[in-house]
Amino acid sequence: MTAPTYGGNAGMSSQYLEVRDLRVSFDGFTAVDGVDLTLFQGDLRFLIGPNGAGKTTLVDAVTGLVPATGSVTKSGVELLGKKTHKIARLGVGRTFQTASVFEELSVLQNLDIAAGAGRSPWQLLRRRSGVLPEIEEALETIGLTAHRDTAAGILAHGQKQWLEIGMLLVQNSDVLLLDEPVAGMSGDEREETGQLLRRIGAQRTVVVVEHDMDFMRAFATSVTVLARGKVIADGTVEDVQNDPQVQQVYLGTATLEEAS
Ligand SMILES: Nc1ncnc2c1ncn2[C@@H]1O[C@H](COP(=O)(O)OP(=O)(O)OP(=O)(O)O)[C@@H](O)[C@H]1O
Repeated sequence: MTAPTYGGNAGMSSQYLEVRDLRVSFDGFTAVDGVDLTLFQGDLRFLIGPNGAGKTTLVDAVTGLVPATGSVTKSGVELLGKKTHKIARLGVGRTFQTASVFEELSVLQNLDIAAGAGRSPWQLLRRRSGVLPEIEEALETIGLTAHRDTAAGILAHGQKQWLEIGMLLVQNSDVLLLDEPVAGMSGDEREETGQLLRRIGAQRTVVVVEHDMDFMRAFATSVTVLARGKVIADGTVEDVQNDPQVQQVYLGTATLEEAS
């Protein structure tokens, strides 16, 4: 199996996400302050930084949830200014810190609804017999085949997060922005999630906003560090760990080493 690599598949006519001079302000307070980022398909990028650094706001801006200036292009198509559902249809999907699945519905029904999000009303009205192949595949990828008929509400915490990721897969998202996917997970669930990200990350662009430094060290192929709305470092795990400016911003709360 191919795994994500540092820098992704740059130069291999791969998909990419390019963020240029991105700025987001709330009543005069600049939460994202001129961010540049280039992400290629096949890169498993972690976005880290202290509380309030602007990580979630950056994801919100890319997915159309907050107004921003600058530019965000996906393989040359401008996303800024487009509505959230349009951005989702262009293949940019995200998860939130709290899983947002339909609790009363089964795993399969949740995936079916997500797969239908991009379909025309008449396609949706047609009664579907059997399970769509892309849903079977997503169930397999997220490891929930045996739980397909389980109500999402009674899934374990980790399984709910995996279901959310599966919902992005069936929507054909090839840029996935995951906001603290392993928060509240057990050690085993973290490991499984990391393996899942490796499985899906080779063919997609995956950005993981995370505070868990052990998880980052184990699975990141590249890391961007944000502080006070600006990118202060970018590179391999080793690069950013050895960066004096990064060590500096983690001082006062904890060092990067102690933050895990
Ligand atoms: N809707 C909003 N209105 C005003 N200020 C906001 C809003 N959303 C975020 N902020 C502020 O913008 C800054 C960046 O917040 P953001 O949530 O993006 O940080 P973060 O890096 O994701 O932090 P954390 O790791 O704690 O989730 C914070 O100071 C926050 O208070």
